[in-house]
Amino acid sequence: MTTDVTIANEIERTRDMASSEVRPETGEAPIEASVEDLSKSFISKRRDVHAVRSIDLSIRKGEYVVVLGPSGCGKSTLMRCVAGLERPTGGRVRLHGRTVFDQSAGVDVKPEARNVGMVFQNYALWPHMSVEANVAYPLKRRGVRGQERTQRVAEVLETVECSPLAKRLPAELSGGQQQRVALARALASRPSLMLLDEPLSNLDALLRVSLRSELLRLHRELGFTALHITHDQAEALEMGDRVVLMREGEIEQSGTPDEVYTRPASPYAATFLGVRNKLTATLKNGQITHDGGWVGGVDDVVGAADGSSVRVFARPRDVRVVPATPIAERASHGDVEIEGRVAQIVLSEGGTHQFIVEVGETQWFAEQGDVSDVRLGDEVILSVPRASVLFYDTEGSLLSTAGVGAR
Ligand SMILES: Nc1ncnc2c1ncn2[C@@H]1O[C@H](COP(=O)(O)OP(=O)(O)OP(=O)(O)O)[C@@H](O)[C@H]1O
Repeated sequence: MTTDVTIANEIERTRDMASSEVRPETGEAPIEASVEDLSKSFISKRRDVHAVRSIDLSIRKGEYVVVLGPSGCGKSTLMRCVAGLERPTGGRVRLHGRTVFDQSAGVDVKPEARNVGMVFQNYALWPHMSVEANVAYPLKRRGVRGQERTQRVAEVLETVECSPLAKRLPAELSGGQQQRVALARALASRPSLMLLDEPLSNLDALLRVSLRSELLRLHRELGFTALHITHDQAEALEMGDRVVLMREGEIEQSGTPDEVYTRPASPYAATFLGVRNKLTATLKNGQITHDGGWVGGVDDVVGAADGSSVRVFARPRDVRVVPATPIAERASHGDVEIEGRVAQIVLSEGGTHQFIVEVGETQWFAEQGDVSDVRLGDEVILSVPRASVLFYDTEGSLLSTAGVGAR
């Protein structure tokens, strides 16, 4: 009992501190959560696994931040350190204007006193409790009693459209319903930060898409701050105000979905975001050539020295396959052009044609509605709008071409 009251007081005090925080002159929302120089290592089979390496990340009040990355890159560990479920090896965590973890100062606030709501991939509902008892339990732990508790449970079940399910057990619900109840349980104590660990990954494809918009609706209506992790790039791009791409325990790129999608900062980011076509070429006297031919339509690759190697990337949807007529007969649209030979044409779902084109030793993919005048075995030109082509130097830094915009 004493513990519950202490927690409730702690939460109130934290709320006061957060609300009294002065907004910066820029008018931007205050920082709701931040990690500084955060690291976490595990000892596994007598060797150090650096799951999170010296990460800095700040999330503004009301912002929906999605951390994206492949399995094992450290997403869950980062989230668990914020929640207090994992003790970081070094660094600091601040929530709602208060330090909740500081390795050097010896601060480590318990998870239940951090005022965060958590939702996990496997729902983690208590199987022996009804839906309403599941949702009521965290409130009970925080000292919310009687009529107020009943009312808050009813309200939050209404918000996630699960009121008719209140008396059922979790086993009597579908996966989507269970995840809504898990959301309701996390939202019931009105946390200012929601931590969502792959919340949609256990659901089938259709349900996943509908729950994405449902989650965004709740975010708009309730105004919470969110840190959501996923390995699904479509989910991240659709849901995030900001997308943070992780690689081997570090942040590879952070930006709006549009920035991350159109200007992936490295070949790793591009590959993870579906940029499938790749070519290694050489820049010589302003011309780009590769072992199988040339890359036309690029006058200047800013930042690459003459004689250096450049990597050329493009998405299949941006590539158009056209007959290889002599340059003089082709209308110039300022596109980047690459020579190739058609190796395969496949009709895909929705009437799109998938082309596989041999470009030197490598294969490029193109998707387009029609096959125009192109047949199997034809010599062709792959034509890509200049703004859609990505050039990287040998170090993996994004370069820009003249007219495409600064680096
Ligand atoms: N308790 C642990 N003991 C030892 N190693 C761990 C532990 N937890 C995580 N790791 C390791 O830390 C690294 C990061 O794991 P983490 O679960 O954070 O990755 P993730 O990006 O969330 O992956 P996934 O998407 O598969 O959940 C991995 O190499 C993992 O094996």
